[in-house]
Amino acid sequence: MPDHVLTCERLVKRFGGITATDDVTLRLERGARHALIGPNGAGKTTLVNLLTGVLEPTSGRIALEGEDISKLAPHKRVHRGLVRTFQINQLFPSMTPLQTLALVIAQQRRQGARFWQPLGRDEEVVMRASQLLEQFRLAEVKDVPTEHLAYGKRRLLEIAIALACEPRVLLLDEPVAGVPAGEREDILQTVAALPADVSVLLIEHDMDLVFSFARRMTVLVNGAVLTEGTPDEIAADPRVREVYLGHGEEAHA
Ligand SMILES: Nc1ncnc2c1ncn2[C@@H]1O[C@H](COP(=O)(O)OP(=O)(O)OP(=O)(O)O)[C@@H](O)[C@H]1O
Repeated sequence: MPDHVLTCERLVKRFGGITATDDVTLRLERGARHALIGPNGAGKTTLVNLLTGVLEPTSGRIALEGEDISKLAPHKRVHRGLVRTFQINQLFPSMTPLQTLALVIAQQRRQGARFWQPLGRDEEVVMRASQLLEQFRLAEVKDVPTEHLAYGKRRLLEIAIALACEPRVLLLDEPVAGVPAGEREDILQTVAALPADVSVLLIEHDMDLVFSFARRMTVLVNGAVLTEGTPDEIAADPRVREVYLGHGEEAHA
């Protein structure tokens, strides 16, 4: 029996007459490298919003480590270890990567209330922040305000912040979207080197990243699961090719 860390069972989300999530069952194995793909409007964003608690499902159930989290507030899901990559525009633009990571780590370790202490005094916090800065190739820019970082570096910081929350499950939301070609390699390599004990669900349009990263894939179309399988199975599935070609997007050769 596979060991599932995150499951959603028969999830439905309706907006008036539109069924954005249509009876979706998805099971993420421990240590997963699982990609969620689908053409525009397939319902990927809605599904992520249901998993993170931003949206409430019309029906169905979400469980983390076997515990029902369907009714849990978003921040409580984060505390339980279900973390989505942070959106950079939610950051304080004048804060540096070091300050930002130190703040998140301190908060995570329940020291956030001691806001009057200079950031980074705590040695453990600084050590963890330094590790993350190295891991995400941000050491050189650790003291540069976020607003002055190259876009690729900001996207790396988003993932570093998510990891600073010590996730069991990481929802990696389009990490290379909008990143210029010259800055993509760093992201591909750091994503490939994410800790093995963190289970990852990657939501992505970039087929190169999806096929190099994922060991399992789920294809969403019109809110419903079209199919699930290994990358080879998905690449060989004529229904998947038709969906992508039919939408004018590039199918994986
Ligand atoms: N708040 C909302 N109210 C009404 N309809 C919505 C709402 N959110 C999403 N939808 C509809 O649900 C469907 C799925 O949308 P969703 O954004 O989840 O797709 P997606 O796969 O993330 O697309 P994209 O890749 O373009 O972001 C679409 O038909 C969309 O118009």
